[in-house]
Parts: sequence; C-alpha cells; structure tokens
Amino acid sequence: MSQRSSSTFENECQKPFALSSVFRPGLFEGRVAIVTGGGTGIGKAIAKELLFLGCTVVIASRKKDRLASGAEEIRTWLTHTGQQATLHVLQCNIRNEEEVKSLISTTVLTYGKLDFLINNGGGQFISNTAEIRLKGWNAVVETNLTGTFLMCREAYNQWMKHHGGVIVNMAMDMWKGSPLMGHSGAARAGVVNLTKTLGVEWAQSNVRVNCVAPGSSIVSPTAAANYGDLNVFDGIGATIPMKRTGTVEEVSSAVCFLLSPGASFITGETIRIDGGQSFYTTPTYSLPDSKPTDKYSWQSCFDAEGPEAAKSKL
Ligand SMILES: CCCCCCC/C=C/C(=O)SCCNC(=O)CCNC(=O)[C@H](O)C(C)(C)COP(=O)(O)OP(=O)(O)OC[C@H]1O[C@@H](n2cnc3c(N)ncnc32)[C@H](O)[C@@H]1OP(=O)(O)O
Ligand SMILES: NC(=O)C1=CN([C@@H]2O[C@H](COP(=O)(O)OP(=O)(O)OC[C@H]3O[C@@H](n4cnc5c(N)ncnc54)[C@H](OP(=O)(O)O)[C@@H]3O)[C@@H](O)[C@H]2O)C=CC1
Repeated sequence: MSQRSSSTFENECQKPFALSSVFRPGLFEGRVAIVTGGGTGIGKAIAKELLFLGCTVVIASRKKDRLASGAEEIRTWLTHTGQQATLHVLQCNIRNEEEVKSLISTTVLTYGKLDFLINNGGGQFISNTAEIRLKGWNAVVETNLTGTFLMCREAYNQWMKHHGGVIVNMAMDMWKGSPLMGHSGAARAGVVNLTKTLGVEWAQSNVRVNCVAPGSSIVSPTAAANYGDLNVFDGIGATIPMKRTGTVEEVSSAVCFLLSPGASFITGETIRIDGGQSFYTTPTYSLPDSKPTDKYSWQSCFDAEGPEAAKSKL
C-alpha cells in the first residue's frame, strides 16, 4: 500500500485525478465498508476517500449503469493515485428487504466482515405536499427512512451485533420543516431520531450510529440532474452564511471522521454540514401572496359569534 499523501501532489486541486484526505494513509486498512449510492455524487466521494485510506469498499444502488460508470471512474482514479484497495459493486434497492439481506450477506461472505455501513443512498422529488400522491410519498419514505432502517437492522443482525461496527446515516436540512420536500423532511427527521435510538440500543454491542445532515447545497451533477436543472444550485451559495455551496469532499471527510477512532465516544449524533445555512433565517421557500390569517382573542371570538351566542356559552 502506497503511503503517498496529498502533499506529493503539486497544485493537486487542479489535477484530474487529485485526491487528498485529511486523514492518515492506511487509516482504514483491513476494514470493509458498504456505501449505498456509492456510484454517484456524495457516495462516490465517500467511496473514493475510504479506498484512499485502505478500506475495502462495496458500492450498492439500484441502477447497474450508474454503478458501472461510477466504478470505472473510481478504479481509473485509484490507479492514478497509486493506491491499492478493493472496490466491489453490488446492485441493491434499499427499499427491497430481500435485496438488503442479500447485500449484507454477500459482503460478509465475500470479505469475512462488515466494519462500516454508510447509508448515503436516498433522495426525493420536489412537490407541494398537497399534491404528493400516496405512491410518491411511499417511494420517498421507503427510500430514505425504511431503507435506512432495513440496512441498519441487517448490518447489525448479520454482523455488527457480535463484532461491533460503525454506521453513518444521511439526513438533510429539515430542521425548520421542508417546504416542497415534505415527504423527505419527514423521513429524514425519522432518520435523525432512529440514529439516536440505535446509538443507545447498540452501544452495548460496540456499534456506534451517527448521521450527517448536508444543507441543500452539496453540488454534484447527478444531484442537479435529479431536479431536471443542472443549474439548480446556482444562487444557493449567496443565501448561506459561508457564501458558497458545499463540496462532496466536505461531506466525505465528516463521514470519515465519524467512522474513525477519533469519534469513538460519539454516538447518536447528527452533524450538520451546511455552512451555517440551517441556523440562518433566509427562506428557501417564498411565501405566496395571501391575506393575514385569522387571529384569536377573547374579544374577536365574542365579535365573530355575536353577543347572544357568546352569552349562551357562559
Ligand atoms: C428547489 C431547489 C432544490 C435544491 C435541492 C438541493 C438539495 C439536494 C438534495 C438531495 O437530496 S440531492 C439527491 C438527489 N437524488 C435523488 O433524489 C435520487 C433519488 N430519487 C429518486 O430515485 C426518486 O426521486 C424517488 C421518487 C425517491 C424514487 O423513484 P422511483 O424510481 O422508485 O419511483 P418512481 O417510480 O419514479 O416514482 C414513484 C412515484 O413517486 C412520484 N414521483 C416520482 N417522481 C416525481 C416527480 N418528479 N414529481 C412528482 N411526483 C413524482 C409519483 O407518484 C410516482 O408514481 P407514478 O405516479 O409516476 O406512478
Ligand atoms: N446534494 C445535496 O445537496 C444533498 C444531498 N442529500 C442526500 O445525500 C445523499 C446523496 O445525494 P447526492 O450524492 O447529492 O445525489 P445523487 O442523486 O448523486 O445520489 C443519490 C444516490 O442514491 C442512490 N439511490 C437512490 N435510491 C436508492 C434506492 N432505493 N436504493 C439504493 N440506492 C438508491 C442513487 O443510485 P441509483 O439511482 O443507482 O439507485 C444515487 O447513487 C442522498 O441521500 C441525498 O438525498 C441530502 C442533503 C443535501
């Protein structure tokens, strides 16, 4: 395993195959990880950084073509960085219980263990909540909440319960509600709560469970394409206290920290990765024009109902 670190790259950020990690080379050597959604965007960055740090990585998601092209990119890059680590591709829809069981068992049978689970796979579509059909609601809740639950449960029951491990879940900036993403906000709030529960229940098994919550700001082409607009992130940076959008690497490094021994006393926690966006009040949702809502006071009730009706209630 090469010990080459970022410092050997000149102007590394300008180079097509550049990769750096703030963590020491070999940190995750001998470890085995599953990254759902690891063929694109944030998941691909997490897979790359784990491989760079010596981890064996299984990437899993629904679409074979996305997995294949993601894996090809990762392998090409790995060769150029001079690192040696094993990347494995498995197809899995995290909404399907049997496929989840099979993903975990295949990983354990193939590599003899499962140290890390990164439940990155997920997403949603944009819609006013009133217009979401039940099928669409279920698709999003099953993807983000139920899929995370199934992955956690199987990783625990099939391996981590008796061997320990670390799980990192994925949430989003849903702290003040999620206009236009009501289904996903509700599901992600569930993920944050599930993370706390599992952190407590599974501490006895030496399993830590944490979560990251990126803002609506982590730029990747696949994330943008999901909204049918490659420029969807334009303009978001100006509304963030740090005055910019975020990078997939900024999510990956937080995930690697949570997986590392440096986080060995942290469990049940959710880390926001949003440049302060969720603490700042600029709305991401513009209120429609509408008249003020009805207010309540004893006098206004009296006036609305009339003196006779009000007296009859005395
Ligand atoms: C406004 C600015 C926004 C900036 C946002 C930036 C922040 C980014 C946050 C992110 O999370 S980026 C990640 C983006 N990536 C993804 O979301 C990928 C995963 N998403 C999906 O696969 C889908 O969205 C899905 C709905 C979760 C699952 O799709 P699946 O293929 O399983 O289901 P479908 O058969 O396609 O649909 C089922 C059902 O869902 C409803 N529906 C789906 N898409 C839409 C849509 N675009 N609009 C309205 N409704 C939709 C619909 O009811 C579908 O059933 P049918 O009615 O079509 O039979
Ligand atoms: N980008 C951002 O600003 C933010 C992103 N997030 C979340 O971060 C995660 C990664 O998003 P990002 O990389 O930006 O976007 P991407 O669209 O690139 O990633 C979503 C990934 O999830 C996988 N996926 C979706 N549904 C399933 C499923 N049912 N089973 C297995 N895999 C699935 C997709 O693969 P496939 O299609 O092959 O199944 C894809 O690789 C997602 O959960 C996203 O919602 C949260 C907040 C903000």
